[in-house]
Amino acid sequence: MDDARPAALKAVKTFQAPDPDDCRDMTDVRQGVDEIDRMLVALIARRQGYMDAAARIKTDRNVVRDEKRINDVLAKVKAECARQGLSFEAIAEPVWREMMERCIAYEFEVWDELRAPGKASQT
Ligand SMILES: O=C(O)C(=O)C[C@]1(C(=O)O)C=C[C@@H](O)C=C1
Repeated sequence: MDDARPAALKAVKTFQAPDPDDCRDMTDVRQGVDEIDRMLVALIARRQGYMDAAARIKTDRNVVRDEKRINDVLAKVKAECARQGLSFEAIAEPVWREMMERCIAYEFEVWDELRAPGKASQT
């Protein structure tokens, strides 16, 4: 059957590995961790796609880094952590801060590449 869903959605749809509470040995644990990592790669690849879109859409290089939006993202992640039982301070905040820094660096690279001299369509 043709499955037209985006890779990220397909990746997170079903868990094959045992639930954490049902793990009996490290093989079970690592099966679960490897599965989660594949899902995270699919999700972060999709997030990266939005950085490509942002680099295309933002006409002013000075707004690639947006401190107000960074704080907004962190506040929303903090609220989601409370709902889903993930530690914001110990795990999510440092991970998201680093991810956003990497995303910003990536967005700058794409922004510059899109507008490099000799590129066909300038915005
Ligand atoms: O929301 C934006 O403006 C983005 O480009 C995305 C993003 C992010 O990684 O979430 C990246 C750069 C900005 O500084 C803020 C947020």
